[in-house]
Amino acid sequence: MKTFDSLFAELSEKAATRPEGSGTVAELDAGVHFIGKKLVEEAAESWMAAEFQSDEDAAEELSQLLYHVQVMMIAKGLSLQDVYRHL
Ligand SMILES: N=c1c2ncn([C@@H]3O[C@H](COP(=O)(O)OP(=O)(O)OP(=O)(O)O)[C@@H](O)[C@H]3O)c2ncn1[C@@H]1O[C@H](COP(=O)(O)O)[C@@H](O)[C@H]1O
Repeated sequence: MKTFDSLFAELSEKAATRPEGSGTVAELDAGVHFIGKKLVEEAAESWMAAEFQSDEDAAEELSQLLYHVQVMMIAKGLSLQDVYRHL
């Protein structure tokens, strides 16, 4: 099973090697404004799922939110440590 850290390593590798067909590469190329909209979209879907859907639905939406958080971090050149030091 993936963890937050292992997914970040995977996405960082994709950003560096830019494999064909990677959604992460496409999203990075679309830029911070696009990624920001995905973040807000997934945050809203997470809220709605938590309030009105099943726990499994909420977990899935939250996982997608975490993914887009990571894509934004990579787009901005932020490391895990850059974010963790604020926790
Ligand atoms: N965990 C995720 C992940 N979560 C969400 N997403 C993306 O976020 C979108 C959100 O899903 P929704 O169901 O909300 O879809 P949607 O809003 O209807 O979809 P779109 O119209 O926006 O595509 C998905 O379509 C994916 O593009 C993810 N894309 C990739 N990953 C992981 O990232 C890894 C690298 O992915 P690639 O870069 O594509 O190889 C994969 O192995 C996965 O583990």
